[in-house]
Amino acid sequence: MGKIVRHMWSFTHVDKEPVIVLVTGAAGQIGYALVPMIARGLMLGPDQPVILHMLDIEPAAEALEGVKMELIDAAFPLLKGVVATTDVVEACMNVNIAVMVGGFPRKEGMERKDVMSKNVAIYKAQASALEQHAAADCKVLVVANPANTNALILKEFAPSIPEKNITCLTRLDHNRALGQISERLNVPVSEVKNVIVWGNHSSTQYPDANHATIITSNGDKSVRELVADDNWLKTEFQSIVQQRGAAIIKARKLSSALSAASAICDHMRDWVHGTSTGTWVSMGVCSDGSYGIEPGLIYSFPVSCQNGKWSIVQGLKIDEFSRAKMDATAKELIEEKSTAYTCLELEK
Ligand SMILES: NC(=O)C1=CN([C@@H]2O[C@H](COP(=O)(O)OP(=O)(O)OC[C@H]3O[C@@H](n4cnc5c(N)ncnc54)[C@H](O)[C@@H]3O)[C@@H](O)[C@H]2O)C=CC1
Ligand SMILES: O=C([O-])CC(=O)C(=O)O
Repeated sequence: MGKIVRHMWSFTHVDKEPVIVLVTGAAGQIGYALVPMIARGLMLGPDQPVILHMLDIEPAAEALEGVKMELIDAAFPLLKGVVATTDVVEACMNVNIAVMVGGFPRKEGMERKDVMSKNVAIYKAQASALEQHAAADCKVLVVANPANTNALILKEFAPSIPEKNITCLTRLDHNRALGQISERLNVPVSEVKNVIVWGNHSSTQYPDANHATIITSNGDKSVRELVADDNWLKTEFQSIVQQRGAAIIKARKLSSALSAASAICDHMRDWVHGTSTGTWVSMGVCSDGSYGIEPGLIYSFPVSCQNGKWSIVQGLKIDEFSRAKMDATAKELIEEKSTAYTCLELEK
């Protein structure tokens, strides 16, 4: 089967124009959790109609059709159309937002880079389809692992897509860090802000709470002072966040689909609608050399967003401990880039 039947509904002139959102790997675990969130307005807002383009591969075509049937049955008022297809060109046609989840997930005992050879080849191929068929200002979020390096390959093989429009997901790690601080200080997670996840979405990522604060009625208070245990922040806090994906795979035998889908919505919502004043989030973005990180790498930085654009938060003080961690994760990304190119050469 090349294509699955297209289903599109008409919309009235009083609605906003629908935004077309591509989800690749839509029949998978994350896809199944994500598409209803998008259709409910959790990504783009409660008044923004959407059309979903769902892509998967031939062996998953029947499951994908099942997801489409459920989307129809859920009668989401914002959902103005669904395309379920195994044809990458049809999937990418005119999309405004592309969420790239399709690929092979790592299994228990694997590092994320162990799925490199299979996944970078997919991202090279899909880069061309996006470049040729997506809307000119399409915003791209790569989720599939190794997320930073897949995004880097997509960027390099889709040179006409602006670099600023290609990102990867580290918001899940960011949210995990917020969650750990909330548990430790016994405060609602909504009152914790400005943690940072630097670098790679891998076990070398650097979750940094040095600049994080708790919102109180008497102003913001330093997380580092409230925790009053630098040793915990430098050891257990970091390893829990770094290893959380593996812990969930061990427990569920599947990857963290629910929290990943939620983080994907957070990432896109903040990128499109903006972050609140004085708050930043972590996003994997193309380095411009900020904080001494090699330009061109897709590296997770603290960013604030306004008018549909992200910018790296500048001027944060970096101590010696942080510097070493930030450099170590950058070094891994440089190595991954070189492995990815070797894999692509071997594929030829
Ligand atoms: N960046 C992050 O924070 C996170 C990343 N992940 C990664 O996200 C990816 C998806 O995870 P799950 O949904 O749990 O995996 P899954 O195996 O349940 O779903 C992946 C889907 O991608 C499809 N697929 C494979 N090749 C494809 C291609 N060429 N084009 C389109 N679709 C294709 C598969 O058929 C499958 O339906 C994995 O790479 C996983 O490691 C998972 C959690 C968090
Ligand atoms: O760990 C994995 O392979 C899935 C993932 O990226 C995460 O949960 O952070």
